Amino acid sequence: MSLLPDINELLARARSDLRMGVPVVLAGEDQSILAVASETLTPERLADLRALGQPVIAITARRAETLKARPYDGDLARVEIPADADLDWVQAVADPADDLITPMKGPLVSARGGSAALHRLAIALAKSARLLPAVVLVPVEDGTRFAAEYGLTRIIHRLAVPHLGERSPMNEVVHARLPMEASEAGRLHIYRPEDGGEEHYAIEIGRPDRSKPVLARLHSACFTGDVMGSLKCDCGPQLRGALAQMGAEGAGVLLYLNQEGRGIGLANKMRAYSLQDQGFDTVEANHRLGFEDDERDFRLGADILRALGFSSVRLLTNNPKKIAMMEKTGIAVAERVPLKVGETAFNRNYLATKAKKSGHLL
Ligand SMILES: Nc1nc2c(ncn2[C@@H]2O[C@H](COP(=O)(O)OP(=O)(O)OP(=O)(O)O)[C@@H](O)[C@H]2O)c(=O)[nH]1
Ligand SMILES: [Zn+2]
Repeated sequence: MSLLPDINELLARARSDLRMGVPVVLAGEDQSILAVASETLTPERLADLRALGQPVIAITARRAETLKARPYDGDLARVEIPADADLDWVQAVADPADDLITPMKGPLVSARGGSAALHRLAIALAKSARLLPAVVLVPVEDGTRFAAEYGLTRIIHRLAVPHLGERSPMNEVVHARLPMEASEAGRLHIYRPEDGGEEHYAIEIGRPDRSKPVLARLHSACFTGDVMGSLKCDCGPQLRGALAQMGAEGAGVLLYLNQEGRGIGLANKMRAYSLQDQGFDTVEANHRLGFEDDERDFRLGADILRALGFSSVRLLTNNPKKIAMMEKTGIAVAERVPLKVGETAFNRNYLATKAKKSGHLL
């Protein structure tokens, strides 16, 4: 029956629910769990979750490390929420903003034994909803009935898992001519994924020959740098530098990938900036928030290049991971073209950290 939402559509709905603070039912083989993102939890909903049983807060091993909670499940910890803990306690576990001012009173107790598969699914959903990766969960007796009774989205773990690490197919919605400062022969293509995720853009300059390596840039969205002229990173000058070089050569393709903040979203990136003001570097800040250094999937750039008819690039980058990923996904990198522009007094440490910890080439 095509009118029923399929698993990808249900996952998109679950992401929206989590962003609004609406509970989602996660169904495993032999148990169901109700999940609410910590960031959007309200005191009323916390009280109602408590009425159902003993809630836990699932956090990533990265966040657990800062909080000295035991990650018995490897990549995550299920931290028990004490009976007298209020919403502020839950949010202090999720959000490192006040770690230094009011360190968590521990020790935090992690659950062990049993399966953490549904907790892992909940964290993956929170990350893909660009929320803090911390979710409050409580088991429910009959998940199917519960979801139907309260009108909640129900996600079957077995159906969801194959879709989580995968990129959704992406389709071109439209393209149109876009004369730009860098080149009057610009053309903007809009790509829309089938899973309700963010759209990505390709800016084609001139009419690049599909049989030769094209001058290409995979640019990750940076609202602060690209639009506001932030001095904390080099994104704005890199964006304009790449377009200018393509304009000068008369041909190129720039992918503008909506992976703000290396894939954690703008709100989380601003949380990271706030931690950077407390003295942590760009990598440490991501870890304290519970994220990996880089949560992007560059394979989607390769997908778009292929859809545009390219199979080989001269890649404008200083990031060896982008090159490795291109080659792995079947786009040949004929040449790396360095892109060193825009160093300022404010971003010198940021660039040095990327070179030291993330392997960026100088
Ligand atoms: N989480 C986080 N993201 C940041 C920070 N500063 C910039 N970003 C994001 O980082 C992304 C740009 O990454 P870069 O490292 O400049 O570029 P790259 O793709 O890794 O490498 P190049 O191709 O060499 O530029 C954008 O999505 C920015 O929003 C930060 O301090 N924390
Ligand atoms: Zn930036």
